[in-house]
Amino acid sequence: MRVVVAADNAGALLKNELRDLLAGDERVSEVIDVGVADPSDDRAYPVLGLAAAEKIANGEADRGVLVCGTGIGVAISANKVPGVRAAVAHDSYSAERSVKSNNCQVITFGSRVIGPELAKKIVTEWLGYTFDPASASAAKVARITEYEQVHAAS
Ligand SMILES: O=C(CO)[C@H](O)COP(=O)(O)O
Repeated sequence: MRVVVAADNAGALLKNELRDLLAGDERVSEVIDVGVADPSDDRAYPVLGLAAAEKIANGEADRGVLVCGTGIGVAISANKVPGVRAAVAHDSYSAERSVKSNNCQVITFGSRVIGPELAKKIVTEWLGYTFDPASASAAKVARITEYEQVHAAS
């Protein structure tokens, strides 16, 4: 599994911790860090959230872990990229359902909301979840994709 990570300055330190965790996980074949490297880089969260989501949309990455102050800004940004589904998940159940119900490729965290140890536990669990395309959830997700395709900018 190839995982892209990104954060704004508020999330950079947590993102770096999660990047290092992912790099040491045998289920992860590659970690792509699109920045920011540290809190001195003040590029805004949409720049990073969109850049990471585009890596998924163009097939360079399978999953994404994004961080900002709340997790909300990077989630909104990533969800603007066609084909990408992102969710803020600060608890285990939401993280699990974001994959199993919603086929989200992206999980986001707020560094001002969650501590690093809980975020690392959730990411470790999240790597193990997969979406079942034969599940009852599949048609619901397909409805979102259909809307996206019908309304795609030409
Ligand atoms: O949390 C953020 C966006 O959701 C970001 O880290 C801070 O954004 P701001 O409150 O607009 O500065």
